[in-house]
Amino acid sequence: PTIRTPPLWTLNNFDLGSGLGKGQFGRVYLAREKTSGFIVALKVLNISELIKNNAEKQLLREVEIQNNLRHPNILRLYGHFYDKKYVFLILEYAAKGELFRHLRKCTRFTEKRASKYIAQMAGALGYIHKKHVIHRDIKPENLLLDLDDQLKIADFGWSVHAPSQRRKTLCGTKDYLPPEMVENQPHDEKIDLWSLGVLCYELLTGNAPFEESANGRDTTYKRIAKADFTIPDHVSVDARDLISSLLQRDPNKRLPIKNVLNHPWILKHQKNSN
Ligand SMILES: Nc1ncnc(NCCc2cnc(NC(=O)Nc3cccc(C(F)(F)F)c3)s2)c1Br
Repeated sequence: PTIRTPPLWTLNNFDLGSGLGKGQFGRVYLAREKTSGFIVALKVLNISELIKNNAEKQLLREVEIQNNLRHPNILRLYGHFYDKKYVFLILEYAAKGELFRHLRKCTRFTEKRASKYIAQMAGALGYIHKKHVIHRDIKPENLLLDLDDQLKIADFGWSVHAPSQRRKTLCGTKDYLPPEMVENQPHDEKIDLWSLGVLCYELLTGNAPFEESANGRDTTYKRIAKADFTIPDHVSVDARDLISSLLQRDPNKRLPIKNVLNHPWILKHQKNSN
């Protein structure tokens, strides 16, 4: 078989479109590959910034991890290239942008919509955990939506902050940290189960369960460490049960991913449920 050597991309291969968002290290643009007309998102990272934050290894890890992930709910990283000043990530374009903006616009999602996204998240997390990859940064800013409203987990590197409606805390909110990370304990893929619980809570209520309220960050840490949260009355009994079984202090007590996928709250909202 002929070994397909990937093309060496340069910026000249692309027509650049509008800006899609900007991050700590650079901006994201809509782009079209000239010969195929294929639409992508191009993330432009400033090399001197990366070096200043000695993030080169992390970027290599992201590219390596993404190279062997193929899942409908994981945003593809097709390749990367660089010039003197920038590294360019060639990414799958998610036409409906950040889940976070849609959530802010309608305050909170219906249980049916939230359960669809949580089921897609659980499918993607089950897939990456089987490959012993931990995302560690599950939060609405890192979740994108494609044209068919399919959720795409993005950014196995750093978070991208949209220009507007940024969360109160800059660069990576503490809201999603599990107790073992707040207490600097060793952690494994079960941290993503905790974050899935936080995400489920936030999609259904519009706020994170341990939201950094007025009295500052350390109370958030204390509340996370004690798994101290209350669920508003409008949340259904099934959703309440799923959230509580994920937001368990002890990682070994958290509902495993396969049980999330067959949880009553997930099954009852499946469209063509038999
Ligand atoms: N509508 C859209 N459709 C597609 N994409 C969109 N936004 C980009 C989402 C991303 C996917 N992957 C990413 N990866 C990184 O940013 N990595 C990154 C960044 C800085 C430093 C580093 C490191 F060097 F520290 F690792 C690694 S951002 C949008 Br809006």
